[in-house]
Amino acid sequence: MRLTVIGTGYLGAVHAACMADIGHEVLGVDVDAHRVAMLGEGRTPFYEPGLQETLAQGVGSGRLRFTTSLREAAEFGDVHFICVGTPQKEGSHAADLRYVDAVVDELAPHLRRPCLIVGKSTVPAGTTSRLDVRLEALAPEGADAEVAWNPEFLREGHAVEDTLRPERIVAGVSSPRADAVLREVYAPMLQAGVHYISTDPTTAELVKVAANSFLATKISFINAMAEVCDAVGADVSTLSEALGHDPRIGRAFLSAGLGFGGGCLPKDIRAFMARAGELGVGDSVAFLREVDEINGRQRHRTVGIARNMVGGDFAGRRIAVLGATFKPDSDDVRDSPALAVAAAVHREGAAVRLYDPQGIENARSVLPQIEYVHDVAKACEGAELVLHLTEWAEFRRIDPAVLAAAASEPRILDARNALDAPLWRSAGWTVRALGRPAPPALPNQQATAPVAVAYSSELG
Ligand SMILES: NC(=O)c1ccc[n+]([C@@H]2O[C@H](COP(=O)([O-])OP(=O)(O)OC[C@H]3O[C@@H](n4cnc5c(N)ncnc54)[C@H](O)[C@@H]3O)[C@@H](O)[C@H]2O)c1
Ligand SMILES: O=c1ccn([C@@H]2O[C@H](COP(=O)(O)OP(=O)(O)O[C@H]3O[C@H](CO)[C@@H](O)[C@H](O)[C@H]3O)[C@@H](O)[C@H]2O)c(=O)[nH]1
Repeated sequence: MRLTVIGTGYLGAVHAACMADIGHEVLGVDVDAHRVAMLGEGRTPFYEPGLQETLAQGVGSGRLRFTTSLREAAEFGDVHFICVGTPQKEGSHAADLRYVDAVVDELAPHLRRPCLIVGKSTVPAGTTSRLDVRLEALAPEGADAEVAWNPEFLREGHAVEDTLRPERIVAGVSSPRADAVLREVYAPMLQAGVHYISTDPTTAELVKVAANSFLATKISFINAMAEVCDAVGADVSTLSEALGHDPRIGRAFLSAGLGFGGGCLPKDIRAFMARAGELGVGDSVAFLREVDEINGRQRHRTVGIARNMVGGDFAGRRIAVLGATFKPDSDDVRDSPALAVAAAVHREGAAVRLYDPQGIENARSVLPQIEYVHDVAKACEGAELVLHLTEWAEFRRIDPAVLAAAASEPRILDARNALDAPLWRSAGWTVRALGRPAPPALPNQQATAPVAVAYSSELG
């Protein structure tokens, strides 16, 4: 089939490359000419494991091309996937749909033959119906176009695998024809036994925001438990493990720590609250406000514990930060909890040196005030405290004995509960984590008491 993928960011570039991989002819479209040029040469504009190979293969095969022209896209495609951003509106929590609307407005007048426009971006419930009206008004007669919604569930860092082998495909369609087209697009996945759920577009839109709301809720639940663990001296990691063995609960998304960030969960739960408010059911999802607040509080708790570890004041302290991205295996720093903490520590007067395996370039563009270095040892040289803020595998492989020699004080706060604390302690490190009791202080050591920190949106 001839597909276009409009918007070639973290979602669209992967979707385009994977659709070519399963045999479709694909035209990727973006307003960013630099990005289009890079992709056209088979080079990825961001870090995503496996994407480089898949993209290069697609481009090399001739099945995958890129353009900036929506007119060319309209002439080429049987199916047009919308993958543009739906960020949080400035000054409000609602989703900003201007990019989605612009795609329909620009594409529609050029449509000359039957086609299906399929939204993949995350949008508020009701968007498809609204776009259908827009399309009807703008498309020339004979275009015979309609809109469907097919939300995407890929995770950054696993995006290629998630796209090629999804757990489910949700097709929000208004006609048997649209359903047949989507079944044809995803035929290889359906043959492999992937669940295909065909429903109306509004339900499909809602599945996506409900899924992200549930995931965010799980994370904030376990982080709330971590706060309780800190207060009572219990261990949240053991708690997660024990809860997770109950199949009704499950272990996934119960890793306590610095909380969720990125270009999806934070904005999606806020947009959902805003949309529910418009629909008159704001109270039904009011719990998401608490989910958001618990999440923001973990950034403050981390800063508070870190401050406590250096004696109550960051001024003039040398702090090493490991991790800038919102999660490992991605270079994405959108709403990154790690960067929010690094920025706060710097604001309080510390000299911050940060290392991240893939995120330095993006981090520097949003937080140029701190120092960036290209390896762990350099970041920790002379540090009085190390903050482990993103759980890259590389950090788990660190030899704490070697690093102890570089640091001026072997003290580490593992805000992702991902390091082997006994190993680090045996190498002479003082280790703190969120929701895990510190071992009893030796007579000459100052204990790091749990800190109560008021929530404000400053770190959000
Ligand atoms: N990032 C993810 O892992 C992921 C997963 C599932 C769903 N989503 C959803 O997918 C959507 C896109 O997210 P993203 O992370 O890829 O965003 P992104 O910012 O990385 O990419 C958006 C791209 O769209 C392009 N664009 C904007 N207006 C355009 C237009 N009129 N025509 C063509 N291109 C245009 C931008 O230049 C950019 O390259 C969002 O709704 C997001 O919530 C993202
Ligand atoms: O137990 C956990 C799991 C995750 N996180 C954090 O949660 C955030 C989001 O992680 P993840 O969901 O893995 O990353 P995303 O790539 O943002 O993926 C989410 O958002 C996408 C965009 O909507 C969806 O497609 C995915 O299904 C959904 O998982 C990150 O900051 C993680 O560090 C935790 O703190 N604890």
